[in-house]
Amino acid sequence: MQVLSVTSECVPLIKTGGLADVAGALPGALAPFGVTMRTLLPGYPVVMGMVKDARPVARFDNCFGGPADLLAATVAGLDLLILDAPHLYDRPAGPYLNQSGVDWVDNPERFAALSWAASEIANGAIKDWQPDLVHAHDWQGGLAPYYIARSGAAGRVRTVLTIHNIAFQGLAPASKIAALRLDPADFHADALEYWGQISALKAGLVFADKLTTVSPTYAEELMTPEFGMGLQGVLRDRRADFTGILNGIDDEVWSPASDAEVKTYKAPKGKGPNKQRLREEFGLAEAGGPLCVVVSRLTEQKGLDLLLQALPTLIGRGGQLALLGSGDPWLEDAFRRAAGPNVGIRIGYDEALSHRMIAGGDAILVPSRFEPCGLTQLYGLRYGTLPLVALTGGLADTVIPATPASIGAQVATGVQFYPVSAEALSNALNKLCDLYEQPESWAKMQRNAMGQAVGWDQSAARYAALYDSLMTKR
Ligand SMILES: Nc1ncnc2c1ncn2[C@@H]1O[C@H](COP(=O)(O)OP(=O)(O)O[C@H]2O[C@H](CO)[C@@H](O)[C@H](O)[C@H]2O)[C@@H](O)[C@H]1O
Repeated sequence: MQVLSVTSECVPLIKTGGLADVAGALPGALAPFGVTMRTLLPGYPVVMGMVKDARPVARFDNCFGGPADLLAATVAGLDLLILDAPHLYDRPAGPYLNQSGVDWVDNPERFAALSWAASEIANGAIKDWQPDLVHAHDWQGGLAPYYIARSGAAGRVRTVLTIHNIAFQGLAPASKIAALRLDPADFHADALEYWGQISALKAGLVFADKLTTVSPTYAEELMTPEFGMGLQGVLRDRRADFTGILNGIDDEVWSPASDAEVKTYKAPKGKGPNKQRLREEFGLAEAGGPLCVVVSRLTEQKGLDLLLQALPTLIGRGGQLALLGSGDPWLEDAFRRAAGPNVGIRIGYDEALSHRMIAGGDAILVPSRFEPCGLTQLYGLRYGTLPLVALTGGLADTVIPATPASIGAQVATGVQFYPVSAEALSNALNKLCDLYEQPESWAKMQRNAMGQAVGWDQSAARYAALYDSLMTKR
């Protein structure tokens, strides 16, 4: 089966968050299931810089305000299609934000173009290749199912949309209907309209054949007002076509037995030298409590403001924190101010350091207000770095909380807390410290964690089955 994946980021080319990891992993994970996946990506400067063997396979004379070439290339085993549209993507700074940290004003056009190119490919723009199915990710790919549904490929090329984060909905003013090549007749509440604006994400939710999100619990949560961010009704209407498929992690890149960034280990006790090195790297002294790590975007979603409030509990119990993150300026400043003898802070993005932190920490903290899946708790499990997580979304699906029964049954892998409040987090940190003071239980939990399957095998099988179900319906 030929599948075109449509994404605004993809490792190892461009990454701002977990979407890139998933988009980068899916082609390899699905190959054993007979799925050949090509990945359509915008030609940002960093992407163009990494591509060596690009060959043009199509040209669009009018791609939302200028000409564009579609280039085929291979990077790190990924079969890429790159939309080289300099008027849209040849810009400094990030994929979504300008140098001042503000959304590019033409983001609706920039990602409508990506989605439209997917539809053109579905309609035969490339001479010798056509997908059977287009798998779009998040709002940036949201219009692809719409353009396809309104084109000659409707019904022939099937579509799937995956929600990685419903907080971003791709809203645009209604005045852009023509500029975004949308049919004005579709601008109503049962299709593209969201409270007077165009929503690229809603377009995908309405027009894709199947919808997925990245964990079963988040799928259920998304159908409630608390988590659906206004789109819960649309998702409830599509309940029959909507499933949660848990993310995996690349268990070769994230393997304590072979990770080039760490002193490798196969059993929890091998973490010792990594912990020592991490303390040195963050300027932390010896301490009696657990060394907790955080690797995260610093945004409201991640609940790290709650950690700031609960931090005295951890430090009071002899614990320590090493945090790596970047994001909202107020949170960056607040963490900088929290730095001290037992609190090490790195503001920035550093892939290599994130590996050393996951290997060296005793525990990894993920106190998110909502978390579609979450990847860092999975890294933590694999490295015997016990996750302390909020009971929400994929965090609820991947961590087995420590109770006397679960410890006795040798299945406990971490600590969960609910509600997502500073007080509950503080209690959970106390519990973590209690567990840390019982080395036998702690070591058992580490072994359970390291034994948990967190790779892609099971989830790739579920995506493959979903694709297959659409093929047989054609
Ligand atoms: N400062 C930093 N330095 C180095 N690495 C950093 C970093 N900050 C973050 N990262 C890395 O970026 C990735 C973040 O992925 P997450 O899944 O944790 O959250 P994100 O909210 O970005 O993803 C969204 O999409 C993914 C994929 O579906 C869902 O798992 C998730 O719940 C959803 O919110 C991880 O690989 C992490 O290690």
